Amino acid sequence: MLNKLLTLVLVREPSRVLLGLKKKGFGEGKWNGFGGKVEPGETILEGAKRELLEESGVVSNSLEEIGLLKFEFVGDPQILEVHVFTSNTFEGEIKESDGSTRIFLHFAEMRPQWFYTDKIPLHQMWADDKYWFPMFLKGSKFKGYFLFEGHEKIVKYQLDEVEKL
Ligand SMILES: CSc1nc2ncnc(N)c2[nH]1
Repeated sequence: MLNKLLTLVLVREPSRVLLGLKKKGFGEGKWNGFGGKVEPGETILEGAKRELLEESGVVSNSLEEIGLLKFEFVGDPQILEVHVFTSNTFEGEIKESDGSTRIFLHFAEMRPQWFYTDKIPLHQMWADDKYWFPMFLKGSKFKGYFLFEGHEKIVKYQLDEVEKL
């Protein structure tokens, strides 16, 4: 089954992580990293960088891939293949994206906010994040598969820390 390629960027400093509150669409009301679909003709890395800029206003030239997550939803044959990146440097000013980002034809609508690593709002994030976020925070690489039923229930999952992706 052709997987749908998506990106997820977690910008972090030693004690805090930049997350965005999705104001519309898929994952609305959840805090999340920045990301979205990989467009035809761009690499996954280029897609990650573009989405970060569109959704948060910042540019990172040092994105490192640290995770690979595959999501399946009961009743939906499409598998979401999410490439997770982190960066500890960025340039530019963090800004809220709103309808004006529509010029990129992406309805980003994200409200960025820093969270201290001991105060990550896991209860207001996707249900899978509670499993792999601790691996991210301690600098591990990880590979996972999650089968969702609806948007909140995880039917089964597999998650492993890996040396390399
Ligand atoms: C569809 S399930 C899902 N979990 C997620 N966690 C973090 N960021 C996402 N975009 C996620 N999607």
